[in-house]
Amino acid sequence: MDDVIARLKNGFIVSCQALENEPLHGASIMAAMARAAEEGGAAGIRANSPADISAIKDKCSLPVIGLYKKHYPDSDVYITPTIREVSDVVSAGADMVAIDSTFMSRPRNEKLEQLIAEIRKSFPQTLIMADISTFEEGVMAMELGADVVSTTMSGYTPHSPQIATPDYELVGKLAALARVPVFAEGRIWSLEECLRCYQMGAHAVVVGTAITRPQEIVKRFVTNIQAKMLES
Ligand SMILES: CC(=O)N[C@H](C=O)[C@@H](O)[C@H](O)[C@H](O)COP(=O)(O)O
Repeated sequence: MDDVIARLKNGFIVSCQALENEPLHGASIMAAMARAAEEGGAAGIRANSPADISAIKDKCSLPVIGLYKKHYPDSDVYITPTIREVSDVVSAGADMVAIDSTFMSRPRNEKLEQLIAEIRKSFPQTLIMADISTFEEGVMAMELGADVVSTTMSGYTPHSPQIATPDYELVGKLAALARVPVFAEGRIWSLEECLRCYQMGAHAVVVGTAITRPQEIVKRFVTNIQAKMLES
């Protein structure tokens, strides 16, 4: 298990995700994305849904951080919210499972502590990545025994800073605790931003949209071009 975390040290992880409403949705397309990431030297892949995870594991030899986005009517938590989705992610072959570890209330009011205990009992070989949005959530996840924490949810909970840039401060504060490896994730678009995350102490950096969501990449070009045109 620790081998995977060691392999990811100073690594660059590519998140290959396309939901049903996105143009690149489909397991074979995400597997091709993962292959491309591997060819480019990525250290790991982050992927959503059992279908995508298993297609990626077939075509790519990198460690996979798996998650399963699911919405329940009684909760805003959607990243691998219950043991059912964890089980599907593990069965699909993920090396690590990413779970929402924010203070938002969970389906059936379950506590994060219970979910982590259940994962440890049922899937002792699976690493746990805690997707958090604040320093306090990161500390709680560390105390509950998560193997790594990732800043994934910063900016996506009502109680976290709503900023347009990566949350460098959060990466730095959590990494300074030197308790578990901290992954920087969310709104990282450039090499400079990526390098700054490592400087802040990130064990690894995860980039998704800037590489694998072409519609968002195109939108960024077009919006900036139009803004420049208006100026001149
Ligand atoms: C908040 C949330 O649901 N984040 C998701 C988590 O898996 C993904 O949609 C992101 O693409 C991923 O975190 C990578 O971030 P970015 O795409 O900004 O590089």
